Amino acid sequence: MKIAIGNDHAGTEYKLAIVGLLKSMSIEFNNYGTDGTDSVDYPDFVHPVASDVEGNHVDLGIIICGSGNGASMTANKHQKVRAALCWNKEIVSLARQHNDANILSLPARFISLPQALEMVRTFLGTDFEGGRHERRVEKIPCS
Ligand SMILES: O=C(CO)[C@H](O)[C@H](O)[C@H](O)COP(=O)(O)O
Repeated sequence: MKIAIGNDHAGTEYKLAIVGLLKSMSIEFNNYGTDGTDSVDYPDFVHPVASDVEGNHVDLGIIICGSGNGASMTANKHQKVRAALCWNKEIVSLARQHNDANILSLPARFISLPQALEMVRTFLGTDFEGGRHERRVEKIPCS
């Protein structure tokens, strides 16, 4: 499995912890996020993640900003991206099982670090259920 990860200044602390988690799980990743805390613009760090996912260069993406909204709005402009803004592990499970979410958007200023790490573990460890959900997911893109 390979992951792309991106974040703005609001997500740096969580991104660094998630990178540590990925390393401990021997999961390869592309880090497109800022590693600093100087103010930056989230689209600059999210579009590369979405492009990686869209181009099948990675299996899944993780994006982090303060509220998770700017990051998910940016990622979802990419046709093949289904970025899910999640705030607990149950929502993450459903995003994978029902929506085949291929990017997890984390709101760093509204969840704890242990919660964020648990949500990442859930995201990476949960499969799409298919069946009736496949038909619905296929109807998401607009031409
Ligand atoms: O874009 C966002 C909101 O959807 C992100 O949460 C940003 O991280 C946030 O806007 C950054 O805010 P700041 O006041 O510039 O630190």
